[in-house]
Amino acid sequence: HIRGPSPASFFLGSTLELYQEQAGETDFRWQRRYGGIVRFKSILGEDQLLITDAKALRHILGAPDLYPFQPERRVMSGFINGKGIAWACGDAHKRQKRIILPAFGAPHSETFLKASKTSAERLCAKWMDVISETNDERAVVDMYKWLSRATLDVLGQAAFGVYFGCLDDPNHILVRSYQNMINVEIPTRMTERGLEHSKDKRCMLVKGMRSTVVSVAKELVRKRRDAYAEGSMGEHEDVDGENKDALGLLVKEYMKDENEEEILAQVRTLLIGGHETTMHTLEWALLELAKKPSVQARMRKEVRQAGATVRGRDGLWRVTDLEGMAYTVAVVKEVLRCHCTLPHVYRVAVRDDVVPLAKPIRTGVAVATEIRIPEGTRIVGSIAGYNRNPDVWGDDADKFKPDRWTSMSDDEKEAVTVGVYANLLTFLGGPRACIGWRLACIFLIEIISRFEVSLSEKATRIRKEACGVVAPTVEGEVEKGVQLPLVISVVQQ
Ligand code: HEM
Repeated sequence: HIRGPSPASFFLGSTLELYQEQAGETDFRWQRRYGGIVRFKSILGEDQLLITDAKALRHILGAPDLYPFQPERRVMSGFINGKGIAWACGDAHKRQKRIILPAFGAPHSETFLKASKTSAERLCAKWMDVISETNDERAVVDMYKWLSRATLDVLGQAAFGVYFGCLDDPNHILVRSYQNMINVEIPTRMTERGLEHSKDKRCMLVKGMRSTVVSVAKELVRKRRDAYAEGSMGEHEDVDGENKDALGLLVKEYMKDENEEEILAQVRTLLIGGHETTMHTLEWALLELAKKPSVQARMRKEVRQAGATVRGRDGLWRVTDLEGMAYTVAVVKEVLRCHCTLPHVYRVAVRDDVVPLAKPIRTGVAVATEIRIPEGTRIVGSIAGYNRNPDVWGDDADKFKPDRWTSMSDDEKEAVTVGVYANLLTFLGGPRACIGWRLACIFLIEIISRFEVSLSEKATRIRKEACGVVAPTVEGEVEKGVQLPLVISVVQQ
């Protein structure tokens, strides 16, 4: 008796409404109308649930063995990223995560900061060049093209200890192979064999990108393995003399078990997973700021004050300096809340279960405080919907309002924690939560605090395109793919 929309078609149910509107729009509408659990028809009349209720999501995401990936989504993930951590399930997933997680923990934050600063400074220099070529103090740049390259460079340094140099070289093989991958919606519900043998244009594109990333991954592994075997770790050694970046941890493991397929899949997952998500989050952050000059001004004032303190000390920025910029951190959290680049996660119940609810729902004439989920039920966990759930964030949940974070009471801060960061679901929660959130947050602060941005004419027509991740396109120019032209001027720090 769970309520939900009437299907628009028997064959496709409500799937067009859910997946073809701009990202999140349907989720917000259904949530407002039906509550935290919505039943909708999928293909050929199959019942699925869209969930935005905090307690239900915590229950489901906390039990990945009971609610694993939907099989066809897992096939697709293996096709794109290989059989690495984002594909593995059960004990294999736990083992892979144990290997790699230490490289993304708090002790690595200073490394992430160094990598983020290097990339942000180079980006700044490049944009100064672009500005100096105009007769103005500003220029219109396509954020997508630049942020994609800056993000690849950060990932290279933070996870693999190498400088890719994508910002210096627009024709770098990684840059070329990633270009507009986002427009590739692979046909779902295909088998592994089907995808591998398919001549479909989109599958061919993914295979092209894959072979480039595999060749880059092989080279990274080979070089680090040689350095490790020769005992010449050089700059890759950390203070304990142990090499602990992600590549180092993976190579050490690989030297024990020689599982080439797995190590290449891990490297690919970090490159592809970390790149798309971080780059598009940066784009949404800058677009939001371009619309809100007063937020930018307040943030800049705080950054300048922090900069003065740092200069008066020893001139070296530390992560604690970033964390001390309360308003800037609040802006980052608000961006992550309002603009999650992965709006959904897809799971399936492998056994009958009873799921508790934070807020009771109406089921026909009754009210339910928990729901029974039969074995085989497919679930769409709505990250976008949870992040704007008024029961969690209040009646102004739809508003971009950084001050909600600075005015939060201690009780509110400690309330139900669903997500791994700031009670947001953007990086998910539970055993399958994102490992790269610290790196992403540090890079976000570095980029958004450096540039003054404003809207270009096209930026007033941006669409939130739902295509695997949420990417910006321009209304009327969707066929041109991802783009975000904004006006920039560089802020003197
Ligand atoms: C703003 C940026 C990012 C966002 C929004 C994001 C979001 C997510 C989400 C929602 C998941 C769960 C997906 C699922 O289970 O279906 C995930 C998993 C993952 N993310 Fe991120 N991510 C970001 C940045 C990064 C970075 C920078 C890295 C690494 C360099 C990374 C590595 C991973 C990995 C390895 C997983 C798989 C974890 C597991 O299955 O246990 N992510 N991410």
